[in-house]
Amino acid sequence: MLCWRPRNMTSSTKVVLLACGSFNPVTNMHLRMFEIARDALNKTGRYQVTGGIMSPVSDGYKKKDLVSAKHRCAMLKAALKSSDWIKMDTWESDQSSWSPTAKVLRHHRQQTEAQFGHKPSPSKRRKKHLNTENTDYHGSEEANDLANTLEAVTVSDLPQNQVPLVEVEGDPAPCVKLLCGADLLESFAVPGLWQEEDIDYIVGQHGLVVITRSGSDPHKFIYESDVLTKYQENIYIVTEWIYNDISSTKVRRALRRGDSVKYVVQDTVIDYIRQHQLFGVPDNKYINHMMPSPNQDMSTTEVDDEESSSSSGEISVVLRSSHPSGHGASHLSLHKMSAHTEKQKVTGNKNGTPSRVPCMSDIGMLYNLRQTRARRQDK
Ligand SMILES: Nc1ncnc2c1ncn2[C@@H]1O[C@H](COP(=O)(O)OP(=O)(O)OP(=O)(O)O)[C@@H](O)[C@H]1O
Ligand SMILES: O=C(O)c1ccc[n+]([C@@H]2O[C@H](COP(=O)([O-])O)[C@@H](O)[C@H]2O)c1
Repeated sequence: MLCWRPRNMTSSTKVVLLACGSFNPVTNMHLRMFEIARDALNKTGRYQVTGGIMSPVSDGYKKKDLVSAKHRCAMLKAALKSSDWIKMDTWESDQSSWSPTAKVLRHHRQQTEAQFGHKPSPSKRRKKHLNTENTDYHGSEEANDLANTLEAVTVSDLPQNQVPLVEVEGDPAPCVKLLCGADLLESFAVPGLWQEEDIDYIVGQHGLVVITRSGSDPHKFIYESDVLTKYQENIYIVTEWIYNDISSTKVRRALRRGDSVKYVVQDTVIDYIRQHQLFGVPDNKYINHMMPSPNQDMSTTEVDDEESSSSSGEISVVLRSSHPSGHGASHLSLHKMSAHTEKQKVTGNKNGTPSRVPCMSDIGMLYNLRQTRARRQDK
């Protein structure tokens, strides 16, 4: 299914933007990406962005310093209180193992098509019923079941109460496009990181909206890649002129060093980090001496009672104590003992022996090193 509409067609193509990432923690730039992309696509007059989905990776990603999906999702949920059109979807983070991005895109395409209904033949045209207002619908058991069912049956086979109040014909489902920074696009060239058929599927069947990032040259990158050049009509590059190179790595570093991250991440996220003392925050004088912010609703904050652990090998022991700020009598303090020994995704090879598939950041470093060596040899 090709989503980009040829220039000579008049009505606009509806687009849902999907951003996959660690969001460890979610930064303002992750949220900005959606605003930048929506403006740029809507301005073309050819596309209408109707929704945004943020999909955090599961604990199975095992990237260095990755806090548990439970915390990353809670921070994302808190951050998204400031948006009326971007939603979090936990289908990917709920999986016990890491899911390739192509699989996540395919899942969301099925979900979106299920919401809008598969286009039936004219004789089978009819209305379907489902609560489209339910923003938690994506990823719900009901939605998953429906998506699976839709693979096997036509719309007319479905019970009346399963699907939305949407006119089946003439209202095509929005296309789901991958929204990413230019670094993610460039990681396509990292040997062994992405499956070739996945790149083909992602770019060929869905399309990319790429936000420029410091040090990247996505136009040159596409020119140098045969597969990306083949599908360049499906890649929409948005130049971000309000240059901002926030990254989660820099946020984590700042937190570790006791520096302020205010105005870099949402206040609600800072509140959560403080309450759960994530990212080495027990030592962060700045964050621990902050007054609780006015928007902080302690009664709704999720807290762990005794122990939480993630499949990434991280163990978080939670002890009850008063909040370090001294404000609010009975907050929980979290003393975290991190047992990270791994920086890499681990998968099995054909012999059943575990083999390592490094994460983007690790392999990116290796790749740069190789490139530098190759350049030296060329000289
Ligand atoms: N400042 C930025 N400009 C453009 N894209 C960004 C920016 N920060 C993150 N992204 C994009 O957001 C998506 C999610 O990325 P991810 O969660 O890995 O964020 P990150 O901040 O780069 O994380 P880390 O620093 O931990 O590697 C990716 O597509 C990434 O390219
Ligand atoms: O699908 C793949 O092969 C693939 C390979 C590398 C990275 N990704 C995805 O890219 C996203 C950003 O990764 P990272 O390492 O920068 O946090 C995250 O959602 C990963 O699942 C996906």
